[in-house]
Amino acid sequence: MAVYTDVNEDQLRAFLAEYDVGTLLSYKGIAEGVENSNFLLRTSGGTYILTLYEKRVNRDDLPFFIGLMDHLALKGLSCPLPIERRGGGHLGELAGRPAAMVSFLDGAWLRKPQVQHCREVGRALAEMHNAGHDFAIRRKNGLTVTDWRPLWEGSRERADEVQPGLRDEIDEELAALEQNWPSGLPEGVIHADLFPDNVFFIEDRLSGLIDFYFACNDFFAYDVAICLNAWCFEADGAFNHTKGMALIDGYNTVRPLQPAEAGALPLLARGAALRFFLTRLHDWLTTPEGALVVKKDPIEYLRKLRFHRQVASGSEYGLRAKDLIS
Ligand SMILES: Nc1ncnc2c1ncn2[C@@H]1O[C@H](COP(=O)(O)OP(=O)(O)O)[C@@H](O)[C@H]1O
Ligand SMILES: N[C@@H](CCOP(=O)(O)O)C(=O)O
Repeated sequence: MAVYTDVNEDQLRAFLAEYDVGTLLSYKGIAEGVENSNFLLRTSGGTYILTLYEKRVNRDDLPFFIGLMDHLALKGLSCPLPIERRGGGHLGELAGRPAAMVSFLDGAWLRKPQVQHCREVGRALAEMHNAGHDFAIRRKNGLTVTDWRPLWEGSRERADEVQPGLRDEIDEELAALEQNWPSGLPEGVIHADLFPDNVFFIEDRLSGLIDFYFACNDFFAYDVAICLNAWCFEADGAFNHTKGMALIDGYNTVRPLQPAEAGALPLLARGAALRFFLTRLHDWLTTPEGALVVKKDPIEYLRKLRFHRQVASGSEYGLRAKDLIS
């Protein structure tokens, strides 16, 4: 679910009066998503998504998220365009929450992405990286290697309840990643959560990217690693080399990975798997039974992590020899 805060019609009409979007025709809560409350609005001016930012989103980060969507959309990337208020700015307040409206994107996310979709995602990711290069605001990644230990400390004592031996395995993994995490790779604005549910397609054509609420400044190749994890494993847990190759080829057509980035990919993919494992484990252990949110399985990401740990070379992800040699 993702309607944590209810909105009544009077509140909504008062909120909309601050925008040049016409009058309200209908609205309904959107069940998907986990972080914020989202509503689909129809007005005499068009169709919009209204988001009320919930507790896990830091208010100070909102100018970055909203400014970034505005920047990317104006650069021609297909992503939601924040709607400006009559008095300027994009952020308002509704039902006691910070709130903003963005344009509605057509399309739907794919439950079973195929090879050609992975290629499209790779290309769109690189386009986003290029388009973000002159975005003026910076945001540190709040879930990078230095943040994993405090997150782990919150779950560590109960980890063996989820799988026996997990505590020792993650202790070792975390120490290895902290010691070997790369530095000096090309960086810029990354999406940091470009999972299939955040990418829309119309038939086989990618129609847009959404959900920029984990976006931050970090290594571009880390974003590629997040996508390899999210797009290129099959339901049985096997890594699909053909999908990996397509995703990397699609990326390279727009922004060729440098050899240092390609060489770091196995480690970055391990780190990316650990990052999602840790947030899922935290939610798994803390979300009360009966809460209206779908808990995501941490073990899926533990399996991905184990796969990356035994990867000897980037060629196992589909990198070609020329990508790996400087
Ligand atoms: N601009 C948009 N156009 C169309 N649908 C959208 C748009 N933004 C969000 N949605 C819908 O709302 C759902 C939740 O949005 P998302 O940003 O992923 O929420 P959360 O940040 O809470 O995870 C999406 O799965 C999609 O169905
Ligand atoms: N993609 C993350 C969870 C974040 O969910 P989103 O709805 O904000 O994309 C995961 O799969 O763990």
